[in-house]
Amino acid sequence: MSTPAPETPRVSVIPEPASLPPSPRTARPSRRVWWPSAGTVRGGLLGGIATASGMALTATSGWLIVRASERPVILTLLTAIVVVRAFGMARPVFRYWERLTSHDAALALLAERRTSAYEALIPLTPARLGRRRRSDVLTGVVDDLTDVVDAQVRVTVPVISTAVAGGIVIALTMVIALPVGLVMLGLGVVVCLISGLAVRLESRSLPELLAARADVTRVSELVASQSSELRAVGGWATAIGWLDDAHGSLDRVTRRISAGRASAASLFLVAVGAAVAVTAVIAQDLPVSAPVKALLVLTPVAVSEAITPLVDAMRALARARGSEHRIDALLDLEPAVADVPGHAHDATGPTRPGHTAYASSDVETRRLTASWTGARADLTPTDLDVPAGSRIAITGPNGSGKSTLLAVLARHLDPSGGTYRLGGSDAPSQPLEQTRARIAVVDDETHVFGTTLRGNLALAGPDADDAAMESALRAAGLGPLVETLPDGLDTTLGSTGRGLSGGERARLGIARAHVSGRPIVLLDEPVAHLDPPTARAVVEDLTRRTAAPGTNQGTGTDLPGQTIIMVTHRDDGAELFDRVVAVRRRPSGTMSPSTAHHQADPDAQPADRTHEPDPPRR
Ligand SMILES: Nc1ncnc2c1ncn2[C@@H]1O[C@H](COP(=O)(O)OP(=O)(O)OP(=O)(O)O)[C@@H](O)[C@H]1O
Repeated sequence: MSTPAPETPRVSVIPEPASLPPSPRTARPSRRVWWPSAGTVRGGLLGGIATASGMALTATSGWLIVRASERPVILTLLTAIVVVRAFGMARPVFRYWERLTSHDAALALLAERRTSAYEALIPLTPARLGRRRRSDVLTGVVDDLTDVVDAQVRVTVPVISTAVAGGIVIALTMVIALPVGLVMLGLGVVVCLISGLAVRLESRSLPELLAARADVTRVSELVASQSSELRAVGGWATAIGWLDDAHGSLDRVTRRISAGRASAASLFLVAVGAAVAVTAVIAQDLPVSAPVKALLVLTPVAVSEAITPLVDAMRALARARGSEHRIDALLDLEPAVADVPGHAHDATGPTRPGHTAYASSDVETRRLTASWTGARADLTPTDLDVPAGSRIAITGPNGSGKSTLLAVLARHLDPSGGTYRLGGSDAPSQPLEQTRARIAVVDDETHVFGTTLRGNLALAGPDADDAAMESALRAAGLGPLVETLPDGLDTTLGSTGRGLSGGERARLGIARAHVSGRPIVLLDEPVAHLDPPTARAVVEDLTRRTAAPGTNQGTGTDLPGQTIIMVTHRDDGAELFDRVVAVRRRPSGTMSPSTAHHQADPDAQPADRTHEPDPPRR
């Protein structure tokens, strides 16, 4: 790296984002959580028949009892008994059918929404997810999607069912006695108003409830994890006070929400009671028989069966709306990297780059800057020359932008200014996949998947054969380990299989980078958590010059090997790299231009105190 030149023209013009949250992505159709799918409509109709059967059961039972008291011919009663029984049997049968249909539809929708949510999340990773842990983001998205899809079963289906059954009841009562039909219509309107009120109450309190719950979790975790320190500094009473406050807030919000829900449920019952009373008064003067009067008076009571699930439905609706809002806010973020417009995504996954990719993998940046949020420069103008096949260490204090530099090189974050050329071409104007296919990234937390060693490596190199995998493992210093594994590459790793030590995990990450066959490997403190001797051994294995795949280094082609660019905080082992590039902050807190020196030069000063030009390129 060198002192920045005055002003260099940009090859790609990337506007400086103003601030997060960025503008919404392309117009994603906003959907209403309750909007029914075909399967949900079918479920709702079946539910409507089940609910109507239940209502008919109550009403015809009333008719039957009163008619029986008049001692009619037994055949009349037998016919009525059969009808009552038919309604009694129809209700559970249709309810079961409704559950099968609506849950089928909901599960299909859940699978579809999860797939599209994951697809939308991928371009946002890692830049737009901030410092949140990926697993937390994923858990939150999965929970919110479950709530949203739940709305189909818990909101849409009961509402359709109630509407269908209510419509049938209103129509029939209007035919039998118009005034009672109008009472039922009035009851329907009142139920709609109470439902609207219930949703409003629930929606207003829900964010508070979630915040209060999150607060209780946060404070509990903090107190539990820091209990020894809190005791040591005499802060235990204060900590208990925090817990009391958090629980007190949760208690208050929960009580308020419960009061709202209870009020809505009571209002439904009051409305039904009023409808029964009015119907009873009206029925007295109707020119119909006593059994029919009983049937009419019992109808509003039967309707309460359809209304009761609405309290739960309104609660689920408010919850699903909040969840949908959170999902939209996340998935509508503008990705931090722009792909070439119209570039088709290759669904076949990572491919092994050929020899020519090794020859043309020089990295060159000029006045490269980047910002995660648009609010400030997280990488100040940086000039960097990394000839293909060289091994570079990047050092510097915390927060000086080392990881940000790697993120730009890996195209996880677009530069906000300057140029980044890869193999002589302007990288930001190349298709994303093309650039990423040439770069492997290893960070300080190599994840071990709960599958075989082969499966763990195949993620990075799906077309690598056993020989390539074993050679990658040996190059990463895992040769001795593999020899002790009973099933070799077929040994299961992860929590259910053989555990790996910190050093072995770091080496597995490096083996993945080797097996990917990608010409450039970016490593972000891969040995941060290892003891010094192990860390040194891992770095020694990493920096041992590796040949491009298929070449015979020294005797075959003169293609360069893998380019290694590694962020590290360790001073020891600098001689293992061709160069150490230092970045530093100015005392004011803004970053200074990056500097570098050639470690091979015995007169070189410490990296972060020089502004020497880069050594000539090979
Ligand atoms: N994913 C991210 N989202 C938002 N800001 C980020 C993200 N990653 C880094 N930053 C910010 O960018 C700035 C530079 O951080 P960066 O991680 O690049 O520094 P670093 O030199 O690698 O630090 P360290 O040595 O602590 O790893 C910091 O202010 C940091 O908060």
